[in-house]
Amino acid sequence: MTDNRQKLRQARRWVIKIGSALLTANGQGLDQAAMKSWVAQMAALAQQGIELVLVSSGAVAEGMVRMGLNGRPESLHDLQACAAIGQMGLVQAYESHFREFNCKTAQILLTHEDLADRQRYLNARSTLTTLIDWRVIPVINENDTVATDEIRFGDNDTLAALVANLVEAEILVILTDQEGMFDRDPRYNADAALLPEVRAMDESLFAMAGGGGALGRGGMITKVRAARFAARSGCATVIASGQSPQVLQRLAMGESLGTLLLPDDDRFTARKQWLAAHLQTAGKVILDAGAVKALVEQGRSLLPVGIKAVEGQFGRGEVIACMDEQGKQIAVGLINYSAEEVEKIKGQSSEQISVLLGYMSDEELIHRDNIAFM
Ligand SMILES: Nc1ncnc2c1ncn2[C@@H]1O[C@H](COP(=O)(O)OP(=O)(O)O)[C@@H](O)[C@H]1O
Ligand SMILES: N[C@@H](CCC(=O)OP(=O)(O)O)C(=O)O
Repeated sequence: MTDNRQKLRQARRWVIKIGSALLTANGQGLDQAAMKSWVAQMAALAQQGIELVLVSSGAVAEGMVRMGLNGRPESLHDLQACAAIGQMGLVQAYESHFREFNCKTAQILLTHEDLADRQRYLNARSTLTTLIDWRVIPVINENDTVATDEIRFGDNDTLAALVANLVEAEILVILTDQEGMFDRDPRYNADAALLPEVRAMDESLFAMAGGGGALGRGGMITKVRAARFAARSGCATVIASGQSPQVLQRLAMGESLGTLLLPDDDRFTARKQWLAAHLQTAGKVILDAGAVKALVEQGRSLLPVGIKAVEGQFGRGEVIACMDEQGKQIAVGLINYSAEEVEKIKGQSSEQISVLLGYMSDEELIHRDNIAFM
């Protein structure tokens, strides 16, 4: 076992993506036996304390079967209608399979726009982290009904990577119909060789990655792109075959299955770099000495009680500067409340947030995961 595979054994938060090509048994409708096997494996992982988020395709393919269509519809509206029909079968199948293992599930439909908008990004993140904390397994797909041509992910590989960033997963597992990524498309090259471990940021991967099959959409190109996205938050990606017996269990044991695409930076460095890149902050909060100490020395979240003053206009989800009372900038962070709201709750305990604002979205102003020090 390589050191990097060994590291996967310690990964606590996983995003697992299952593609259409795999789920729908060559266009014959949902492959219930295969779904049951993945669900059994996921239930066992959850039992071991691994936090899971599932991104599953298959809505369009299942909708096509339900409507008796032989080929993927051309028109956007027909595709959207098929997705709406098929999504019912998809979540129903997951719900009933997971229920057999006493696992609760939740359906989340997302668009690219949802994650590009900071407010909605934070809302999606809060919902997902709440579900994870409650040990409920979110089952995510693209919200095909409202997604139009330009804003469609078009493939769920990208969506899965964005979700991995959103929940700060340590590993993204992309299950597909091949053993992993090969140096050429194995569908057309019998002597293609499997790549066991690569750097996600290696540009030469694009030349080796081809497009997808009839049911799947993106092929290997979107999987490489997804691994690069995931790497931005320090998340490693594994591309493996969903048909390999006990694939998830074996990956969790550190077995060298499929292709491991490694990030260049670990998750904390990546997150810090992302936040630190936001040199243009939307405003400032001035912290008292106790809050500075809690953040810097104890790695805590920033609470309203530690705020002395607010400067500038900012909205929920913007990056702001955290200053000490001497005017020195100590950190930047993604704030959960607007400047107006912080003005009302500054110096108060978190219990007062709902009293003063009439609602409470988060008990901390800036979560410790969203703080980068200077
Ligand atoms: N270098 C490569 N290695 C492995 N598979 C590749 C490669 N290039 C292209 N592919 C194709 O990608 C397909 C998987 O992607 P896709 O059809 O989109 O499935 P999914 O629905 O799982 O996303 C494989 O069946 C394979 O033919
Ligand atoms: N969201 C849609 C399409 C997603 C899609 O085709 O993705 P994939 O098969 O993973 O490349 C669906 O559920 O059918």
